[in-house]
Amino acid sequence: MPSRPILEVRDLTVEYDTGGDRPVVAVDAVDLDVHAGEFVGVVGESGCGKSTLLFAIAQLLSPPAAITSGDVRFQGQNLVAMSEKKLAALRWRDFSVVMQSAMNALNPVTSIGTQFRDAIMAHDEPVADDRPAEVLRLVGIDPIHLRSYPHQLSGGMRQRAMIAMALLFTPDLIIMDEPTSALDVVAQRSLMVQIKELQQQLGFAVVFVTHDMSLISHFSDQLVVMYAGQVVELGATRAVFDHPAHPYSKGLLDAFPSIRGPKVPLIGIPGSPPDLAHPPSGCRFNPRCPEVFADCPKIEPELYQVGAVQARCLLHAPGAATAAEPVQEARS
Ligand SMILES: Nc1ncnc2c1ncn2[C@@H]1O[C@H](COP(=O)(O)OP(=O)(O)OP(=O)(O)O)[C@@H](O)[C@H]1O
Repeated sequence: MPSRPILEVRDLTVEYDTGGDRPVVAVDAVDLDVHAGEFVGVVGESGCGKSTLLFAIAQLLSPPAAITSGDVRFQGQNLVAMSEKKLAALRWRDFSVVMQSAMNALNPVTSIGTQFRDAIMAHDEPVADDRPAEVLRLVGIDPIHLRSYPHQLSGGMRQRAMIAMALLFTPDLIIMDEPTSALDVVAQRSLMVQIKELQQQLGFAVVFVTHDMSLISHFSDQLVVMYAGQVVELGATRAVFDHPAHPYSKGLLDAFPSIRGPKVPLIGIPGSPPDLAHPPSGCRFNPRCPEVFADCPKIEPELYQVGAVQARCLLHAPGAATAAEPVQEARS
């Protein structure tokens, strides 16, 4: 029997109250499971709610954003209902967060070593004196840089230093929001390879947000495709890449060059993601969908099981040509 996921996100909804007639619903009833040691990629265009989802999982949202419904269960404990004190004890020790820009996350006027020490001091957990040096070595940085200030390191080294900090307590889960996006392509790949090697060596799970499909294809086990605040496709990365079931996933895949495959013209997705205070009725992708049909603007699709993946598309609803049952019914 498969083990219980270490992270269970259920029906999670996050709204930004911007003072308009309706709130921006950036994450809308999202369900997500992450198992121990699993690498889960979350992809989608800019503005689809990926970062908001990660911040909500880590309980790092601040006004005007708020979780309006749902649970985030980490190792069986509901983080949404947890006090800030308890959360602070879990962060870094049991799960850590690595954000887009290490320059913003690291304190510019404190050495790397002092920042590592501060993170250790904030927890009761005993940590060996040489742990900061050890984690820096793990990410390929000479421990001499414990004395360096963030501006003395290259962009790639700063991101590595952040990952080293995230590893101080050997957490079970690391949440990463585009940690490689500020780097050049070569540094990006080398950091990704290193993250994957560390993950395999130390066994932590990763939730990794990116808009780069070609980057994630080589590294993630499971893929979550988000569109307009919703999960629109979900499944093993290979299965989604080989047989994308949602027209949006197909569009994302067609918009990125294959590194090794034959040269084919790149096709973008016309238009842009909707205003999440006023999303389109029915399927949210219908105004941009090349496969749109009469029901799409009228009926909100559920997630349907389509072979090995799940997709929120009426093409796969019961009675459609490629009929499938809604996932909720299939589970019961
Ligand atoms: N502080 C804010 N106030 C109001 N709306 C916000 C705020 N931050 C984000 N949003 C809205 O929430 C939605 C989701 O944004 P989010 O940053 O989570 O998307 P994303 O997929 O991570 O995009 P990116 O790849 O650009 O980071 C967007 O429509 C965005 O306009």
